[in-house]
Amino acid sequence: MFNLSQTPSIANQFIAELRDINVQADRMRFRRNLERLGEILAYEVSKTLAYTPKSIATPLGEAEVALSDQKVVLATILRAGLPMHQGMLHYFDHAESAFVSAYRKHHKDGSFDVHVEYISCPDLTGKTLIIADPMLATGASMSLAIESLLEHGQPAAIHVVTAVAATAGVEHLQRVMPEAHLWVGAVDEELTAKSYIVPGLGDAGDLSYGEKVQE
Ligand SMILES: O=P(O)(O)OC[C@H]1O[C@H](OP(=O)(O)OP(=O)(O)O)[C@H](O)[C@@H]1O
Ligand SMILES: O=c1cc[nH]c(=O)[nH]1
Ligand SMILES: [Mg+2]
Repeated sequence: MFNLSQTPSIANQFIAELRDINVQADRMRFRRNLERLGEILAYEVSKTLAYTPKSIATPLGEAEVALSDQKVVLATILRAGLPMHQGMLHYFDHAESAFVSAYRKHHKDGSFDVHVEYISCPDLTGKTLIIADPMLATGASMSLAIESLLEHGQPAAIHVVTAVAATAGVEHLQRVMPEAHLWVGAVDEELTAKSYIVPGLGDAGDLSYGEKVQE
């Protein structure tokens, strides 16, 4: 697992602002900070792709540059995943995109099930699949989303990118999807009884787009 916070960098500022109760209510800044983490983690994941030397014609000669031909599919989970997905698209600008709706359906007793009702996905065969979602709490949404995506072909590699992961979510994903590479902004130890990450940052979907009416 790659943990961005293990090496202090400007990314810590973005993660701090996402978490900070006095800053996170600024919805545009919250989405932009998720986008920025998407950009940074896209760059980190890009180091794992295969590169071959290519000759580039400049006005004054030929420059040799190592470039990647690897086909990338950027997937995300609606709705909180959209800003990180956009950040990743800023770097993988030729990538195809896949969208999955995995959401928590809450019951009156406080429990919830995760439902996948919508998926839009290109053929994944032989491609690099990078799936972004800011929160990996129990890991149920991510593992269900990946299961649904894998019905569209076997990718060459799977990368899971998240801003804040709970230890429980990391362990769940490593157990059910050991082939997936995990890239996180930070790891927190605890989950509440309602499976929110502690200290975490709250509800990433609501902070990005506003509170939704519980169905
Ligand atoms: O690891 P888990 O326990 O499954 O929780 C993580 C999920 O919860 C959030 O989405 P949410 O269900 O709140 O939907 P939203 O994007 O519409 O807010 C988050 O974006 C993940 O998809
Ligand atoms: O802490 C959490 C857990 C799940 N989803 C969120 O948005 N936040
Ligand atoms: Mg939410």
